[in-house]
Amino acid sequence: MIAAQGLQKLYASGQGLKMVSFSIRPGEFVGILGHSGAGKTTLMRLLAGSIFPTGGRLEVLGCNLAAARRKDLLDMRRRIATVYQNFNVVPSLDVARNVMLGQLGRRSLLNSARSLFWLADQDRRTIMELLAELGIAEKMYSPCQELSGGQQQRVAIARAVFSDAALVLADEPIASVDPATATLIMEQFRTMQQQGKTVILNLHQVSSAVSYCSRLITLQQGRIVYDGPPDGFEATEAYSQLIGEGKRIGAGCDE
Ligand SMILES: Nc1ncnc2c1ncn2[C@@H]1O[C@H](COP(=O)(O)OP(=O)(O)OP(=O)(O)O)[C@@H](O)[C@H]1O
Repeated sequence: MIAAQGLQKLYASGQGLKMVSFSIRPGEFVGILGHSGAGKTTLMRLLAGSIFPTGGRLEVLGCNLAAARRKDLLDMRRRIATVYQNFNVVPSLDVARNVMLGQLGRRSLLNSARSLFWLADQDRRTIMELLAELGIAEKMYSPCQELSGGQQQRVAIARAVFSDAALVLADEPIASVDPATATLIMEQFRTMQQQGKTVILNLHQVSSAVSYCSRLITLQQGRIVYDGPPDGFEATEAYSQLIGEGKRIGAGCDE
């Protein structure tokens, strides 16, 4: 599913991601942890194919990013659902249509265009159920611009669930929501994993990562300092450093 070998993404500042190697199998639920500036977003953007390595090798869904043709990249991106901190919803479209966008590019062009105007009964039912699970069913036909940040984040999650993507990437998906909403969202990621999707989240909330993820990768100054199961993570040096630094700089750890 994903293989990184000596993967490097260095910015002009010399910061970024430095020689990381790992592989991720289909169906894993991975939490990427690390202090602010550790390289988490850089790694997520590399995995999404929105930036390219400056060294090493990265293969995502069978696509070698260093040598990919445009068509291969587009195919790869079509199989990935992304959830970003800024929600990436279309403000003027209603919630149902924003969720439908998750299927854009996965259906024929005609079908995609038609479904943005007219929701088929099956799609309508599925979207309604999803929104109900996320506690925003009553917003189904409201334009996204009328939703709060937390509600927009739930729309972005619903779109990822609805997308049928093989790989789900989320950059701090629970950074700006209340604890109850965070639980709803993390439960949805768990459901996605149970459906066979590979889920990779960049998180500041260490306890959520430990509770939900099947594997944790911790970055420090662009390098991996822990890669393993959540069991036992709290006894490691990587954990102590994460929590200690989190408290000192208030980086949003929830411990
Ligand atoms: N476009 C860029 N140009 C130059 N340096 C960058 C760029 N993007 C990130 N960096 C630097 O690379 C390092 C890693 O940044 P990155 O955004 O990946 O960290 P992060 O772990 O996601 O941080 P945060 O938790 O604060 O979002 C940081 O030192 C950052 O300043």
